[in-house]
Amino acid sequence: MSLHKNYIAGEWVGSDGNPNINPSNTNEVVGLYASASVVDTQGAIAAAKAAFPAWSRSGILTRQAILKKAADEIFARREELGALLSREEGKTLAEGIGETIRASQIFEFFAGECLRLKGESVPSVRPNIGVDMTREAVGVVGIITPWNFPIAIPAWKIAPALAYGNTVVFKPADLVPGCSWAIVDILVRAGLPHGVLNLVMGKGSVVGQTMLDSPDINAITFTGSTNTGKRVAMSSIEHNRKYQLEMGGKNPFVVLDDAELDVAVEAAVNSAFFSTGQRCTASSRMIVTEGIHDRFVEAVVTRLNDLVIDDALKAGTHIGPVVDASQLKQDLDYIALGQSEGAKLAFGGRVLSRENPGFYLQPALFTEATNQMRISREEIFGPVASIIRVKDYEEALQVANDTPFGLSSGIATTSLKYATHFKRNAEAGMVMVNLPTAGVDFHVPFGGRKGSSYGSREQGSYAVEFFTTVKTSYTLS
Ligand SMILES: NC(=O)C1=CN([C@@H]2O[C@H](COP(=O)(O)OP(=O)(O)OC[C@H]3O[C@@H](n4cnc5c(N)ncnc54)[C@H](OP(=O)(O)O)[C@@H]3O)[C@@H](O)[C@H]2O)C=CC1
Ligand SMILES: O=C(O)CCC(=O)C(=O)O
Repeated sequence: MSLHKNYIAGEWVGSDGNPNINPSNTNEVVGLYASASVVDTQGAIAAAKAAFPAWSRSGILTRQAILKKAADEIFARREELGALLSREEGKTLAEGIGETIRASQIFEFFAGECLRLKGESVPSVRPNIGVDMTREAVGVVGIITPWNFPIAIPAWKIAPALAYGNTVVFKPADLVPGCSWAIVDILVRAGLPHGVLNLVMGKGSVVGQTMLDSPDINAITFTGSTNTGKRVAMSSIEHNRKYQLEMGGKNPFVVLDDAELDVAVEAAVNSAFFSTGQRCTASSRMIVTEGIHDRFVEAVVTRLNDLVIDDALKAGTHIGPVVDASQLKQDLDYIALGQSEGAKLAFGGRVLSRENPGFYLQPALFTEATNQMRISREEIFGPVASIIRVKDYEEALQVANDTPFGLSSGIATTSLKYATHFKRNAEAGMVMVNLPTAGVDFHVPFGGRKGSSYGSREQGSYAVEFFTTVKTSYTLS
């Protein structure tokens, strides 16, 4: 099996590889991927620093053409890359291909953004002086990504970083390096100059930590757990650099008495269980008013009974395996905790056997949960959700907002009055009406509030805020 190497200063480097294991079939090695050392990582940072002056002054058509070429290749190879994604992460093939198409759209969008970068010109308050506000690249951007969106999250960080003229040191999640390696290979062949994009696969404690400790990284964009996010924040304050954090969620999905039952059930089941519940935008808290509660529980259980949990690549699979053994243990620990806290396990929660050995978990649904239980307060990051019964809309809104997180928030209702009120008063960065809490567009801002996110928004034209710095210049005429 060939070794997928790191890419540092324009060279593919590395001698030993770690196996990337398929969670649908743990006997299958998806590929061998090199691990960068501290010295490799420092070399990548130095290469990005050296490449910055030329790249930040490169023509916008050069950058646009490279990003467009990458977008086209990702799209052309969507089935192959989608299958790689499903093999390494465990989401279904349809989800893997969908995410790959999304990555291609993101590169295409930011190819266009290269040509849309704007400044402003205003008169000074003093006579005969003009004032210009322009945006410049920040410098070397460190990109640290999680395992749950192996191609979309790297895409939505790498594409804007390069579009606005930054150079990049990119560390993907150790668990899923395959799609990251593929997009770096595509970008390199699309014509990126040496040192502009450096790939350092390997452990967070080694590669990631070396990035955090470096004074030569000017900005870090991170998605992952709250604990690692805090480390990114502390080290960034120490080095006076820009940082952007996308961490967990405990996203509520409110169902009101007047909701259309089918719409509510479909959105709730998608929010909680699709992509095996491994989305920071997943909803694991369904907050349901009492007039519809029993019908809703019954309909959700019926829908869960119909879902096929199996190999991610198999036709007909709705939900693939959990990503690895440690995430499976975390999910099972929370299922046991929910029972000990007094919630009722209304469906699922069993480990399943399939044709090949894998981390298969039946979706778990709790009823009779309260918002004070740990299963209602902590991010589980698996196919585990609970239903909290409430009296009316006012109580539902109060419970929805009673959480340390604030990423996404959803409501199922046919009432314009409640939908409008919820959109205004949900304490979240994203609000969905009659739609799942997860599954977002690629051309609009993504991010949250409270403990979920820090810094300016990712994605869409709002990404310019993080990946550029503003210069104000005064000229005597
Ligand atoms: N909001 C989201 O989208 C996500 C949230 N999570 C949450 O986080 C939990 C744990 O997931 P996990 O993948 O371990 O999340 P982590 O925060 O550990 O990992 C995210 C990224 O940070 C890296 N990292 C780890 N330690 C350091 C460090 N000291 N310095 C710099 N970078 C580091 C990881 O590397 P490595 O891969 O080598 O560990 C990975 O690339 C999940 O159960 C879930 O609750 C997880 C994934 C996504
Ligand atoms: O909901 C989505 O499509 C994106 C979710 C996401 O980025 C995440 O879970 O990390």
